[in-house]
Amino acid sequence: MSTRFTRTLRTPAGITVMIGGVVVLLATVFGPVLFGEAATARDIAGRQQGVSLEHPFGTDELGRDLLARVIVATRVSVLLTLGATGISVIGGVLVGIIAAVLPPVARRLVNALIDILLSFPWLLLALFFSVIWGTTATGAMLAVGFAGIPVFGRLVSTLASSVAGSDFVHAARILGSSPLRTSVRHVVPNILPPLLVNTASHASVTLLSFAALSFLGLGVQAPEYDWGRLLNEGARRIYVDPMAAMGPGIAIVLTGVVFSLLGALFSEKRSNRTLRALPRRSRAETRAIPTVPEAAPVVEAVDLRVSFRSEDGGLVERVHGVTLSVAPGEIVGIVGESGSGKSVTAMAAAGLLGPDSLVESDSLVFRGIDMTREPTSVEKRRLALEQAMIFQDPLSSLNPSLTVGRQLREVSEIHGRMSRSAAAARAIEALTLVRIPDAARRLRQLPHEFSGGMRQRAMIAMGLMGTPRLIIADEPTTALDVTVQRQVLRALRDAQRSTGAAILLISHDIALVSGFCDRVVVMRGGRIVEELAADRLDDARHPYTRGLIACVPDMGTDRDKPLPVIDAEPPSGREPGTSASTDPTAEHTEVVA
Ligand SMILES: Nc1ncnc2c1ncn2[C@@H]1O[C@H](COP(=O)(O)OP(=O)(O)OP(=O)(O)O)[C@@H](O)[C@H]1O
Repeated sequence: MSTRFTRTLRTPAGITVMIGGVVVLLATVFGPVLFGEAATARDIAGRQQGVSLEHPFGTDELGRDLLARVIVATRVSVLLTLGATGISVIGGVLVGIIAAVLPPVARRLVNALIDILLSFPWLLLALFFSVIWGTTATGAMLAVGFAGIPVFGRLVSTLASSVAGSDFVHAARILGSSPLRTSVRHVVPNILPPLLVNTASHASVTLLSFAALSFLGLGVQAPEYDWGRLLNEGARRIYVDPMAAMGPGIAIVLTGVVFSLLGALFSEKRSNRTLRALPRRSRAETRAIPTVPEAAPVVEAVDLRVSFRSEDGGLVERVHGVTLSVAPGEIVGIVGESGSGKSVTAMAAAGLLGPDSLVESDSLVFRGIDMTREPTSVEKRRLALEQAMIFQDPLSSLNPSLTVGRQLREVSEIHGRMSRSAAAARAIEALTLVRIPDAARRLRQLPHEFSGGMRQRAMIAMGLMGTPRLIIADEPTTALDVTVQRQVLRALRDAQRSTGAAILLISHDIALVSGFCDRVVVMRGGRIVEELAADRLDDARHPYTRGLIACVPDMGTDRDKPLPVIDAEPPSGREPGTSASTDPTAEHTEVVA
């Protein structure tokens, strides 16, 4: 048990939950055994007695002890509550996850249906369902459970949509993870904390709903009884013997409070949660991965065009006919201002763009794999092992609910078909290579226990877990300070040297790119405006490239003068097949003082 969790248990809320939880549990398990007889023994002479030492809650109209009946009713009340809450949560998670992974139109339809159901008061829905399933205890459980599904459906769909946009989910997809696996392993663990908190609070509301249904005569029927029925019977004598109604009322309120406080404790416990790995595939399933001659380009795109669907349903072309080739082991930098198409070009070249994009080209090949068609399963596995991606934000690149070691091992275990221990040994090697000290201990930590630079180096290490031939680093140092930037770039270079992988480094910083890369590709408005060797930047001919270079201050820069400013970006979006209104390759770009 973690110290944080132990500390939480020592708070007033934790102590209340522990004591309350134990009392409710004991009453649920042993109540009917220990107090069953007292709860059913009739004493006509002692009927409707008030509070006394012998009967602390009094007796009912047949002389049965009310305290014993409240204790015995715990089992039915708690089991019905847990059953209905379970139905609401399981149903809601299924509906929410399905809604989150559906295509946009179907997703909107499911969300609209959830919204319509949510607009009905919850108890009204429960009453409606209880009419369908009948006025029995099981009917009430189904009614209350189904009425809660829209509540959890909306919660899960909203939470899942936000997690689904995270870099680590994109990374999982890049690694070839199926939608089901991505949901179970990456989405569900990250929506668990709010889900658990809401489950516990919802359990207390469910408890009250059962009390309400039974109170109205629509829930548990005689001879069975729960707290709601006891409340109903006691309410008739509330002015004479208040304890007859207050007894079951106290039980409902205290149990509800325990459920609510439990939610807060669950959220503390969340960071220790890990999921079971999916079964490893047998060795027999392993197929030889075809190799390609090392001299061939790692990736080669000819006349690459990328369009995205716009709001009005049309297509807008963002990358207009880029031709790019990266040789094995080569470090190529793509520079350009924001929105110039650097990331889209790199992602398209590696076949990593999502279904909202249309990628066209005369030819697009990654190490012999034709990326213009759907890759086969063997090719998908090769892509997962041979491509590595390092995103800009190191915090959102790693799954916050899984240890760093587990995330590193995943690549080798699932795609490399390695045993767990071999993958763990490799993970230690990879972390050591990117200069993270005490790697074995670090692998057991969660991403939030790493600094920003270490997280980025862990991402590089993750790329090393396969057999990377191309590492795409998209602004890997933008969110880091200068000293940490150096460490990350050094780790990237170490990774490149040890694996011989090519690197596509995307950046808006031409100084950083020229110092790190062999070749620099300058992009503007979705086109390549110039390509040159990194050590020959002085030979740049295009005014935009010269403008970018002029913007970088050096030791000789006159600090009294403002830095040069480049003209506003030319419009880069146009309908596919039409000509751009401004051609960024034309040499008309001015550098103004
Ligand atoms: N999924 C998408 N849907 C619609 N448009 C997109 C999508 N992804 C990128 N774009 C558009 O494509 C253009 C190029 O984007 P890209 O991310 O490649 O720019 P960038 O040069 O990498 O800029 P930055 O440095 O800001 O990331 C931008 O206008 C962007 O709005």
